[in-house]
Amino acid sequence: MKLDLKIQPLSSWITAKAQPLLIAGPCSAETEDQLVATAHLLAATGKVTALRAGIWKPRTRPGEFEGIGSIGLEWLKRAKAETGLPTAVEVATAKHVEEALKAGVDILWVGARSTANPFTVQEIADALKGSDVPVMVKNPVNPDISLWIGALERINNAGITKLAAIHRGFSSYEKTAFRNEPMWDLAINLKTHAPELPIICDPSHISGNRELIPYVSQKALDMDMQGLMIESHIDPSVAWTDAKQQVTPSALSELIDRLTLRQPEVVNTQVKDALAELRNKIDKIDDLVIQKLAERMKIVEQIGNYKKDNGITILQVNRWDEILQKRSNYGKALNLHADFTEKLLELIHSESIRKQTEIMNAGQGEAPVQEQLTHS
Ligand SMILES: C=C(O[C@@H]1C=C(C(=O)O)C=C[C@H]1O)C(=O)O
Repeated sequence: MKLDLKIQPLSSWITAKAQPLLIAGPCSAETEDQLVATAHLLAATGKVTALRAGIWKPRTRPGEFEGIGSIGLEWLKRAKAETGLPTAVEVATAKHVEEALKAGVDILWVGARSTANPFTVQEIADALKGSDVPVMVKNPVNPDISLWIGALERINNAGITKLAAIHRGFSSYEKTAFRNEPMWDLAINLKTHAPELPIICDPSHISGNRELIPYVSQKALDMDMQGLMIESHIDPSVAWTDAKQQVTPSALSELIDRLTLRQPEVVNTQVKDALAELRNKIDKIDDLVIQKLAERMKIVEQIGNYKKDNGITILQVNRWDEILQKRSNYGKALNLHADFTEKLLELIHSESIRKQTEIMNAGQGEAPVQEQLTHS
């Protein structure tokens, strides 16, 4: 399903100073000196397109630094006047929007916690009506693409056409190497729903620590994202918020230098032909895979009918376990990643269960929509 968003191309409202497009600045504006000094160092790299700074900070627990507030808008104005960098801030209420617009902030972004709440997004959207300020919408904290899309639609419906999404990763209960799980599939999914929508990656919030930022940044570029938002502080060791994930402006500059930029379009005809030939092979293999899956499902149907006639349960755990073990080992021997083979088999098995449930319980009522459409 393609989304019906009315969007102006990124290049019509933001001019990248260099490639990749880079929005950088401290997690929080702390003092006027800290913000302005950081802005000067960032501008001097020649790589930064816009200056970001949080001035209203949604903190998970009370008692933490909640942002410097409206006074920060004055500091941003000064930073912009002295460096020429356009400015970007997070807004979470109608009042934030009004104040930021009045102060001439160039780009607003909606944070992950706000995106998760349609009331908040609608309040922000209503406050934006009549303005044509660019707005970037971070993904919600939970991995729910509909919430992300819904927020983008609400802002777009308010008349904002200078629109982009920010991929900042998703909260996870499990402790992993990332502060927020990237779940790249969700960003790719958004791209397929709205190919014209620019997506900026926020490696700082995905990583949660400086060390991972280069890896995440490179991966984001290879996922054809249109830019990066990276937190940068003049002295991260004394940062009031997110100290571990901020980098100095000079470290940021080096990090950007080490990234490899690749093009989404293939221009070289020789390369184009070689790719076309390989893709042709893939097309044939995919057709075979689908044919074989359909054949397998026909056999599953026969098994389902036998089971129905003979009063045998659908799930046969020993057989399933045997399949899982044998195929995983076979896959490993053929250089397939074990996780991949397992996930694929699970998907096939759950479809097989669904099919047999349909056969066994014909005439006993329809399965709920969730069971028909999803494979848990
Ligand atoms: C098809 C069967 O039913 C289920 C589905 C399986 C499959 O699709 O391979 C395997 C075991 C059962 O849980 C079967 O019993 O063989």
